[in-house]
Amino acid sequence: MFIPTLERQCTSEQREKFLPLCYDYRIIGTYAQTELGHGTFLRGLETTAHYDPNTQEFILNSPTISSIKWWPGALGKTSTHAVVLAQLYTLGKCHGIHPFVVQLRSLDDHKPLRGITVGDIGPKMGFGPNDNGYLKLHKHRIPRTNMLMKYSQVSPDGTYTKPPRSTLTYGTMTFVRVLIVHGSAIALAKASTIAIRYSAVRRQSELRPGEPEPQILSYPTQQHKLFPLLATAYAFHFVQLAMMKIYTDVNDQINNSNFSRIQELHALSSGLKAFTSWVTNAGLEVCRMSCGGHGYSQASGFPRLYADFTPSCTYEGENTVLMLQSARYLVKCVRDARSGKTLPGTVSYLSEDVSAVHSGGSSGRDLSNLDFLISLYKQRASNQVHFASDKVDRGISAGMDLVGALNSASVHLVSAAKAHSHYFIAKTFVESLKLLKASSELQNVLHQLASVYVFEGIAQSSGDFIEDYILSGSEAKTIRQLAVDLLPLIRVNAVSLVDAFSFRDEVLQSVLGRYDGNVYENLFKWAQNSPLNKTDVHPSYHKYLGPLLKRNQSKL
Ligand SMILES: CCCCCCCC/C=C\CCCCCCCCCCCC(=O)SCCNC(=O)CCNC(=O)[C@H](O)C(C)(C)COP(=O)(O)OP(=O)(O)OC[C@H]1O[C@@H](n2cnc3c(N)ncnc32)[C@H](O)[C@@H]1OP(=O)(O)O
Ligand SMILES: Cc1cc2nc3c(=O)[nH]c(=O)nc-3n(C[C@H](O)[C@H](O)[C@H](O)COP(=O)(O)OP(=O)(O)OC[C@H]3O[C@@H](n4cnc5c(N)ncnc54)[C@H](O)[C@@H]3O)c2cc1C
Repeated sequence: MFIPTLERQCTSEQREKFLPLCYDYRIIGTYAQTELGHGTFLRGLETTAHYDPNTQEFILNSPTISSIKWWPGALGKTSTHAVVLAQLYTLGKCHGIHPFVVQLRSLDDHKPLRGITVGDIGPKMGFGPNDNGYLKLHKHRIPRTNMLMKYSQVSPDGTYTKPPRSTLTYGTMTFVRVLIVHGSAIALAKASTIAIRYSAVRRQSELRPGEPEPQILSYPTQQHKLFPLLATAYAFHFVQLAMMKIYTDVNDQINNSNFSRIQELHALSSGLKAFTSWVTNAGLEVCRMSCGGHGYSQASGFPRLYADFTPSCTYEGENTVLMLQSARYLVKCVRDARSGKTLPGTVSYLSEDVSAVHSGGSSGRDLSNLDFLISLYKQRASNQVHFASDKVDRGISAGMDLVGALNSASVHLVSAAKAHSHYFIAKTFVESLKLLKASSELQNVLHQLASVYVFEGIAQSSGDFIEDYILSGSEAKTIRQLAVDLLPLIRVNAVSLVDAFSFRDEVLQSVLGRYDGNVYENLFKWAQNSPLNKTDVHPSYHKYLGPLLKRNQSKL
């Protein structure tokens, strides 16, 4: 995050000064924003940067215990520099959060500089090799030119020039949220690869006396666990491509001082980051548990995959908070639509009158038609957004201010943002396949995946569709059965569909997911290499177990 921030927030002179040092690994940096007391509420960050016009320097300080920077990756022992987000003060006035480049350690002996107290925050659930750290600043001085001044400036005499948009400072977070959508796709693809390959190798139970034990991948329940997740990994692959395209387009506009889509990008990236990481996080556990006992072994790769992925739901914007950010924008769009404004592409459906399109229960509707079902996802999203928006309006009519009304409706707002994200993902998956240049055989297989994703998505949220009369109960049951009917068809290509992700064994890091399927021999080999097996009799025997056993044997 250090380099993307410099690339986005530096003036051209600052780029020339800092970026070559980064690209040549002459300096290593981190993004120091979160503090002990604040991670979400950025306007509440307490680190200060006071401008001293006499020396043309900023004095950075951690005024309270809660202001100590806490969590930044590689801050503890590795980074020589940091982008520090601090409250800017100049000429006696506070101008809010701004980014500053701060050198933390000497480039000669790597020791912390004067005024810098830095270290590792201690062991975590995962990311063991990453020295997430703390940083306490004590009246540490940096040159005026170390404030990243692309969007806002402080002149030598201390005069402040404000940015065209205060939220441009948040640009790196948006970029990383877009990356996390990609990270979700990759993590779920890895977990699906491990679980499906292992399920093709593992044989268990005797369905009928004398019959060979079947591959567990042949059990409908195993298929029902894994194939919707496999389809989700493909869905997330296509949605991260679409998200990155939108990000790149909007970022190009921002670089040309066109900020018209910055809110739409923030809302979409927030919703997709939260939705994909939540679904992936839960999916990793389903994949692990589908592998039985061996799934719980470090040899499976699942413990590390889960421990390293699960913070994706927290960092770069805690998921609930980001869903609320997305919903806040959707409510704003409903109002804009009601006042006749044209809505941007990803939310234009909110100005359509979808309620008249479908009414649940009418017979003869083709429930296997994906285009039709995507229109139901659209109706569900529109209904949820309008319902939540109406809640906000009623709160305001009851005398609440906007913040109070938004907070009071926040449970429904999160549901609305989830439905909006789900619609975007399902629609993108189906539309991406239409544009794909592929053989009819491949199109058929991918259509099966898109179908099971769409069907299962409705089945798992059928309450939403039934409550709003989008589907009747019997139609929801039919769609649930359509998903189950597809499972044996997907079974035929399941291993090929995970092989298509092309994870090398060295990357997958899983004995269960080995490409050659040679699991048992390699599990035994892996176990024999376990540190506890360096000696037949562990040294602890002589200290504890031996004396205990001997003492008790003498009593026999
Ligand atoms: C380089 C090539 C790579 C190749 C690809 C590699 C493949 C990828 C595979 C794997 C990658 C895995 C992922 C990468 C690794 C990830 C490591 C990350 C480590 C973690 C780093 C961090 O955690 S950094 C710290 C993150 N912290 C946060 O996110 C803080 C969250 N909080 C906030 O953003 C804000 O506090 C808030 C938005 C929640 C609240 O802000 P505020 O209090 O001001 O409230 P408002 O709601 O009133 O907001 C005011 C106004 O601002 C708008 N806004 C807010 N944020 C943004 C934004 N980001 N952009 C635009 N606009 C924003 C908001 O909508 C409001 O607007 P209104 O018009 O007033 O409504
Ligand atoms: C592995 C890891 C790496 C990290 N790397 C970095 C890094 O490199 N740089 C950096 O600056 N930070 C980093 N962070 C910090 C991370 O960005 C924050 O932890 C994250 O933004 C969440 O903020 P928080 O911890 O204050 O959670 P909180 O905001 O305190 O969340 C706690 C609970 O409060 C709820 N909540 C908070 N606000 C609201 C609200 N307005 N409405 C409703 N509910 C709310 C949340 O939903 C959540 O359930 C990292 C964190 C982790 C775990």
